[in-house]
Amino acid sequence: MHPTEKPVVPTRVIGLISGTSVDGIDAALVEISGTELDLKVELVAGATYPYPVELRERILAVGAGVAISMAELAEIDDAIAQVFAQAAQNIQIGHQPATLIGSHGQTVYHRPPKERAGEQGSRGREMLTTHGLNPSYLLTAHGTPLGYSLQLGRGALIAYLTNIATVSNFRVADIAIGGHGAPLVPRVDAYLLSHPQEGRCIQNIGGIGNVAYIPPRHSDWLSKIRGWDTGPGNSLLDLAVEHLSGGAKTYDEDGNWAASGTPCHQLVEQWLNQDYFHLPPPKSTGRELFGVTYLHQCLKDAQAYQLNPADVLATLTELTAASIFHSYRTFLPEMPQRVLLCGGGSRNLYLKQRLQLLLGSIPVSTTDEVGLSADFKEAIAFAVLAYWRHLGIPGNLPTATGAPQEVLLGEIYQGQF
Ligand SMILES: Nc1ncnc2c1ncn2[C@@H]1O[C@H](COP(=O)(O)OP(=O)(O)OP(=O)(O)O)[C@@H](O)[C@H]1O
Ligand SMILES: CC(=O)N[C@H]1[C@@H]2OC[C@@H](O2)[C@@H](O)[C@@H]1O[C@H](C)C(=O)O
Repeated sequence: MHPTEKPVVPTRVIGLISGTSVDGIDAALVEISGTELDLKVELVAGATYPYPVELRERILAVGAGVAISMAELAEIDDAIAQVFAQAAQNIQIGHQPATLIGSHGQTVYHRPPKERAGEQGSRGREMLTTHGLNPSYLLTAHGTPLGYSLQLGRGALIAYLTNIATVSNFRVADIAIGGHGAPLVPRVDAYLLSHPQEGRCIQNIGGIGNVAYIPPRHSDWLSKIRGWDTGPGNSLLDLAVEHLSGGAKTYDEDGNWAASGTPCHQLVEQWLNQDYFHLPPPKSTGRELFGVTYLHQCLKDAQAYQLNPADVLATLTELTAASIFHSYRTFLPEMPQRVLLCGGGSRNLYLKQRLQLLLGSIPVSTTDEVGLSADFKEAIAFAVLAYWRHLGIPGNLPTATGAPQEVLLGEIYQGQF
């Protein structure tokens, strides 16, 4: 090391996220060193803390568009911050304490920016018009309507309750300059999972699916990285399982129920005609699109084919697999040499098998196999994003979010009280 170079001090950071499945708070306590190409992350501890049942139900209701008062919103915001702070405290038990928290919070609303006339996002403009506001307030410098994304669980309260500096609200800066504010994980994936010779797709299958395509690490590899939301991950499946089991189950464990049915390929083809799947990236989505209303339409369509419950689940699982495969074939400059899965859907063996079948000779495994926890990768990513914010390093990847430039992501709240 050159005598004037400062040694890079490893930093102990906590990453917190509850995703679109709203199944609980994923917490990762990590030791980070390096910055970008030399970035190293060691997972010291990872755990998922389920939401209190009543809070989960209220979050799902808000996410599904149920109207609530500002007073209730404030209550939910602080209840989420409290359980996130508790998760941060619990994950440190028995370990050296952290000096920084990156908290994604809980998404309750996501409206992508409208890029082109007639495409998704128009709902935002209509909403504003009906509320009597001037839609021009929403326009970017280029005249396109801005997106909007709301994550609850305010960072200031997490910082106060834990006495640890906290970075939160990671999406807003990217959205303010015209980006989608999502997906944000591809930049972290790029530095942790790139390979010198192998082009890789890192496919997260949470409530929503999203991909990061990372070309082999040649000279201009960074500019060739792509990322977008592929569509539904487990969101429709989970809702269908709950509906078809009369509330007895919340997800299809290992995909066993779906595996006992047969996918209806005509229906999958019909569903793949939906606009979102044909929209070119950058693109993002959420439960606003792939939620309860969408599932009801799917169930109605399934009646025409007289599908039994297992067939319905097999067909919805096929939609997730086929939408992932279809988006790679349509939007990637070249197919990857390997697909690495992460998120809860990577535990769905039937889904994994169906995706492997579609991808043929391209091997499908999980990020666990290359040393990065498939269960905690998103939480780890928000620890890294907080660390980058702390160091003044941008966190967005314009080729994934559609923002015109890189920006620092997140608001920092100091933790000395
Ligand atoms: N063993 C399993 N078999 C099948 N599905 C599983 C299994 N374990 C988890 N899942 C699925 O994964 C979902 C949770 O995934 P995850 O925690 O990655 O989602 P999320 O982080 O909420 O979503 P997002 O990435 O969209 O923000 C569950 O709701 C369930 O559908
Ligand atoms: C608005 C929002 O919370 N989006 C999530 C969601 O869950 C998956 C997909 O949709 C992705 O775009 C994003 O999360 C990950 C963490 C991301 O930003 O990379």
